Amino acid sequence: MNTRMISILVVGARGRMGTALIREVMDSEDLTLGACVDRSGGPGIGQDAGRLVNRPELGVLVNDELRPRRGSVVVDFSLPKATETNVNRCVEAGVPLVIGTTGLSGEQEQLLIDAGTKIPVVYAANFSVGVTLMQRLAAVAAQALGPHWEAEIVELHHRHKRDAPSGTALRIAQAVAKSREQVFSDVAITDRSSRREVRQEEEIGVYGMRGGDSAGEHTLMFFGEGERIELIHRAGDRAIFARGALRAARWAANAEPGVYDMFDVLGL
Ligand SMILES: NC(=O)C1=CN([C@@H]2O[C@H](COP(=O)(O)OP(=O)(O)OC[C@H]3O[C@@H](n4cnc5c(N)ncnc54)[C@H](OP(=O)(O)O)[C@@H]3O)[C@@H](O)[C@H]2O)C=CC1
Ligand SMILES: O=C(O)C1=N[C@H](C(=O)O)C[C@H](O)C1
Repeated sequence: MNTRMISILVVGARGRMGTALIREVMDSEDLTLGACVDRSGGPGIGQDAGRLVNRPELGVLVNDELRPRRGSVVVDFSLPKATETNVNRCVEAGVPLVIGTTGLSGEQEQLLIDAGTKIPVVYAANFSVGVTLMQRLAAVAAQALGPHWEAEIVELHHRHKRDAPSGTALRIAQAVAKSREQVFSDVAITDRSSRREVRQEEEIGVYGMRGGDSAGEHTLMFFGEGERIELIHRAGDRAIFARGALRAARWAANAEPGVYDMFDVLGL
């Protein structure tokens, strides 16, 4: 049995996900908090990580620069620009990286793919077990129903979320498109307001709502003639994402270089 403690370096430590990760690391028996990083000049810098989550002091102060060390795993839930910088740092140090940040550009995603030739990178728009399974169910349903069932995805998130539609909604839509052998960019519609035409059968609508404090809800609808199927996932607590990301970190600690997702981590 491997009893080695894994050191977790949390990027975006003062954020909603960062604090959820700190709590989960503190509650685990096989993980230690190696470092916490947040925005330079931000209110988290210099604070003790334990105090950030209203617990006793841990002796780990939030700092503004990631310095990955061998034997650790970096878990990044921050902003695309920060993630971009941290990918390079992890490659230089040869340290595995788990990325939950959404809204990455095509160029930023290419950086991850390049990094995967040197280090293990686990990149998922949603680390929950439920949404991972929902993506699989979406693909199975799309294939079974065939092209005449029209697909639309609606998501709801808290008022603070920056990117829209959510990374998860886009992944679910991509799963539907792939299963129908469609090119995603040809069929995805994220805004109908400027169009004055009826929907085409092959389109996949993806829309985001923002408000309140929802941790994330995703609904995939398939419309048939006179009937409708809905697949719904509702996140009740961010701990589900944090637990999934730390499961990915444990897995990445022993993985070969490559770009992976939660299907790899869960063995699905
Ligand atoms: N994959 C998944 O399962 C999930 C992904 N997410 C994604 O994770 C990301 C973070 O979400 P959330 O925690 O809600 O967002 P928050 O805004 O609450 O947290 C982000 C944190 O990153 C900090 N930050 C900003 N710039 C830097 C930088 N250069 N270096 C280090 N830290 C920085 C922010 O500081 P400041 O506020 O001072 O700018 C903030 O503390 C989003 O992209 C979200 O979509 C969220 C949930 C689940
Ligand atoms: O910002 C969030 O909160 C979430 N973001 C991820 C996304 O964009 O899909 C995952 C989850 O829905 C919560």
